[in-house]
Amino acid sequence: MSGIFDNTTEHQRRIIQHPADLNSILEVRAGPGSGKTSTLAKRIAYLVEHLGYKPDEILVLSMSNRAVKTLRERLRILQDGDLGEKISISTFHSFCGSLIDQYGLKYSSVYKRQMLMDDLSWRSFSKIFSGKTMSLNGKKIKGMLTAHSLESLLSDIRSGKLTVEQAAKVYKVNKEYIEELTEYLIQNGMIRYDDLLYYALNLMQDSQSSASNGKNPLISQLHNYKVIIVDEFQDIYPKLFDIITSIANYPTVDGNDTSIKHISVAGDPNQSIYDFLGTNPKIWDNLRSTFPNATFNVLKLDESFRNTPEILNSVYSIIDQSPSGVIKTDVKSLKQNGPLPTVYSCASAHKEYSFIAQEISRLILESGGVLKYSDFSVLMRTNKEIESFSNHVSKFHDLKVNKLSVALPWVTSRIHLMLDLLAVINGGLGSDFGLLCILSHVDTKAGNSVRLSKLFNLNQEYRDCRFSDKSSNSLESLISIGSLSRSQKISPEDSVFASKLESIYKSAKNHETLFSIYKVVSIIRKQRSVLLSEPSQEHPKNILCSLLYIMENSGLLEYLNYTDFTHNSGKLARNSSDVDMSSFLYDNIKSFYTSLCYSYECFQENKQEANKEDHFLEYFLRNYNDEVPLFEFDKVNIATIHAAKGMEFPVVFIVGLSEMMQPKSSWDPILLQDNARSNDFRLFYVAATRAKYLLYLGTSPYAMEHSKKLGNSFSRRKLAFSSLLSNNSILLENMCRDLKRPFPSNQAIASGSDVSRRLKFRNTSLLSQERYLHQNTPYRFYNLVRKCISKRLVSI
Ligand SMILES: Nc1ncnc2c1ncn2[C@@H]1O[C@H](COP(=O)(O)OP(=O)(O)OP(=O)(O)O)[C@@H](O)[C@H]1O
Repeated sequence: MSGIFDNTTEHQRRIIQHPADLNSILEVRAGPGSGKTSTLAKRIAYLVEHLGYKPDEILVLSMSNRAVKTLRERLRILQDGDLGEKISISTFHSFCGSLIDQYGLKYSSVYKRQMLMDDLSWRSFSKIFSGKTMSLNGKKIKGMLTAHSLESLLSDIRSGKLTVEQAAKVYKVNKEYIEELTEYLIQNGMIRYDDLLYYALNLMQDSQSSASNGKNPLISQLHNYKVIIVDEFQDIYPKLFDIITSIANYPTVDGNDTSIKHISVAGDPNQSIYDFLGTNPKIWDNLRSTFPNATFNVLKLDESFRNTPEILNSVYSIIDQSPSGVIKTDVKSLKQNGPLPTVYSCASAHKEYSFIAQEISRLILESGGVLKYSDFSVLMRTNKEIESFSNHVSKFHDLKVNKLSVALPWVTSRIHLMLDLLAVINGGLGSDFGLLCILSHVDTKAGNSVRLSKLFNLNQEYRDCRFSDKSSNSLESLISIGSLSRSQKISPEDSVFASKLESIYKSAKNHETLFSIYKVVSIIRKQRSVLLSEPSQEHPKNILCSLLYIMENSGLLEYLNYTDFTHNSGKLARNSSDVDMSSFLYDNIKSFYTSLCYSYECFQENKQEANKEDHFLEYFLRNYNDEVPLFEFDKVNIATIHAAKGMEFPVVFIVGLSEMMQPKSSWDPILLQDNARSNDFRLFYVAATRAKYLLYLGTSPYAMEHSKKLGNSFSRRKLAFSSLLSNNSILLENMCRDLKRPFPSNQAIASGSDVSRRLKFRNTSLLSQERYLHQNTPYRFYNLVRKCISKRLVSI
């Protein structure tokens, strides 16, 4: 346990000790790596230990799961207790979700339990429901909608920005279809992330009206809060700002009608990079206009513990003449000097990728093994570039990569199918839609979308006729009576539906498909009866075995054998030599399993605190997205700049070229001051300030030659070999001390450098034997899993 004031600076201490009275707002404007998050954690501990606040009087909100996790960990170290658990620390979305779950039904049935759809489910939803063949209660879509436009259409209607008629005109689809679609989503309790914010805002208002009418008390949790702490304030977009405002204005115990809760916000205005969500560095001004009667205090954190002076100089040399929207702050580095950042240029994106891969191997070898793969981070602007980098370096350089995405990689891969299967096994909200998605992968023959639409409509008819509750999951039951009708006598009403179902698949080849559909449902039912028979069965290993068993016996494995990579032609790559599919699949199954295990541990912990959800499957389906991606020591981290926010790495490469843009680089506009947008500067700022010791910036040959900004703050390098580390033992010493690793022996450095010199111009694979093993891993893993399955089968 460490004390609150251990290792703190004067600036940090002023923030930690600042009072948190009602009607006051503290703005912490922090530079990169200035210890903003650890200072906030210490401020929270100080409020409880020294200013007498109770844990349930403090609410901490942040944008990302990662920031939440970091804050909790920092509090745990500080407190050596459970303050991190007692204080409500969450992302905005999960805070809103739990508010609705806990209090919603007290105020209205509008707040009934709902199922959150992640991005991939939403894409499947829009693919199915924006198809020309789909009809909802006889209404067909007469237009085109993408997943994105469908989401903004529904959000515009819900927020009252557009009426249904206006939305129909703006988005060029028919009004009747929109009405049916909205109704369908409500009936099935399916919502998107921003719906949570919308419902939470309404709930806060409803509860206050209800309290003032004397019907219900205020929501005690909100009433108790006296302090709101917001991390990463620069990322707050308007809807999130409304949440802060609404909580701050919520009546407070001991407050009067006009009081607002204390708000502490901390952020770095230059790290505001979510323009597409509506973030803007001017968000700080909104605070003043929204709370004109509050007392404001601004404190700065302008000393960096992360970046060397050279890295900070190079960043400021580039953003110095930037357009408005980037604030020129003077952040001082508290670190020892290091080498100048390196700027390099390559003739093509692939050459740049190879250069980076070789440079990483070289630095590891030259450091005598001090640097590990996970110390490196390669940052790019788009997910497409990430895929292309990842394919290139794994194929030509045997480099393993760890994709640090905002969501876990398996969630956006075809392994997402596992979630659909789990939703169906769990049988609650969203399981009808989950089954619809699964069936769209079982029936892949020509005409499948028409059949899916007919099946969907038959199900609506069946549900209206046989179930009093319109939100029941009826698709599985419809399919089961079809299957039963083959071998048993069923009721006359059911047999009408069974024969309608058969008629959708009446041709000989589609009959086979219907048989596969029956089979999938029957296997799912069997596995459900095992998994849900008693809580101890809901164990990650059993769950994985069940899922693999279902997939292996239902033809769904075929679906997984496609990759989601697209070629430049836009077509899906299948069994392509460009893509090591087996390892891709293996990695995703493995990371899905890791998520299951991690979630299982959290579930067990929460259960002891009287968690309402007593089924692990339900818990997992609600929380899988809260997990934070992990580092793996043998893998190089690759990420979009957005996904790398809040992180730090000893060595950072900022990729310049992309296949789409070459020979220009992404950074040409800011280096040449040519049509650069302020967001480009901020992206560069975030990327470059992730580096602790070594920073590499890729650019085009033209910008490298003509940019006046690179001046003396970068060392320009051609693709020639030069010893950066082995000749710089002070840098190596600093790194070892900071990373808490032993200094390498002279022999390790000498032999590493020797191998590196010998490999210097070799372009191709170094480790053919490892490559062989690597390629075979999925099969070995799969065999293992098969063994588990057969064991389970015996016990069944
Ligand atoms: N007083 C201190 N003494 C030494 N190291 C510190 C101190 N405060 C913070 N640090 C270290 O500085 C680094 C940056 O801290 P942190 O990640 O909290 O910064 P940040 O301001 O949130 O960064 P950013 O906003 O750029 O992501 C961390 O490695 C942290 O441990």
